[in-house]
Amino acid sequence: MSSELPLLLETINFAAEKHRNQRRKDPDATPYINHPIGVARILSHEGGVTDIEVLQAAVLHDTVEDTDTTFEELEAMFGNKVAKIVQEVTDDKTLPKQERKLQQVEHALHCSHQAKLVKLADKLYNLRDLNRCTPEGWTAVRAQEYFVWAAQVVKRLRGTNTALEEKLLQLFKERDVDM
Ligand SMILES: Nc1nc2c(ncn2[C@@H]2O[C@H](COP(=O)(O)OP(=O)(O)O)[C@@H](OP(=O)(O)OP(=O)(O)O)[C@H]2O)c(=O)[nH]1
Ligand SMILES: [Mn+2]
Repeated sequence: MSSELPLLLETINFAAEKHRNQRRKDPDATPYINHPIGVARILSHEGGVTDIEVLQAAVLHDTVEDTDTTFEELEAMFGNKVAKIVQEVTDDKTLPKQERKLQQVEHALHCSHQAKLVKLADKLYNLRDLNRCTPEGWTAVRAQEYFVWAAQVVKRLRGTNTALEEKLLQLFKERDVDM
């Protein structure tokens, strides 16, 4: 574990620099890096995950999708395994939004166990964030639709991590969303 700590800090620092100018969509415009750090923290603290590659991939999971970061760069910095997990959880932003959302539902089933863990924690963080406050420009209907879509993704991630899945199920129940 001791050798993993500097590596994790290196990873967090890399993501912080990449997301430097990005903000969340909440009214306070929270620094974006709060999200990937929170996703890794959910995995560790609530999911009991100790796999360093999964925790690193969680920290890096939105760098390619939302910044100028490339997979080649991640591979060179953090190795093939971490880069591959990030690749699995990265949406193709050239696709129209509807198709992108549909692809996530379809791809969820075929992801690696490591990628499934990151996906579960990403959804858990975002759904809690939606309960905390509505993003700028979002209606209550849009927030509810996000819950409905997320449930379709999470349904296909079942059998990955009991603790995280139970917490997600509870959030869906509170919104009367079937999973
Ligand atoms: N709930 C919430 N989400 C915010 C906020 N700020 C940024 N986001 C991000 O917005 C995405 C969800 O918004 P959408 O409109 O559905 O997706 P889009 O940005 O990709 O078009 C999530 O992306 P993602 O992490 O890549 O996950 P995913 O939803 O694509 O799986 C989430 O992290 C915020 O204040 N609250
Ligand atoms: Mn995310």
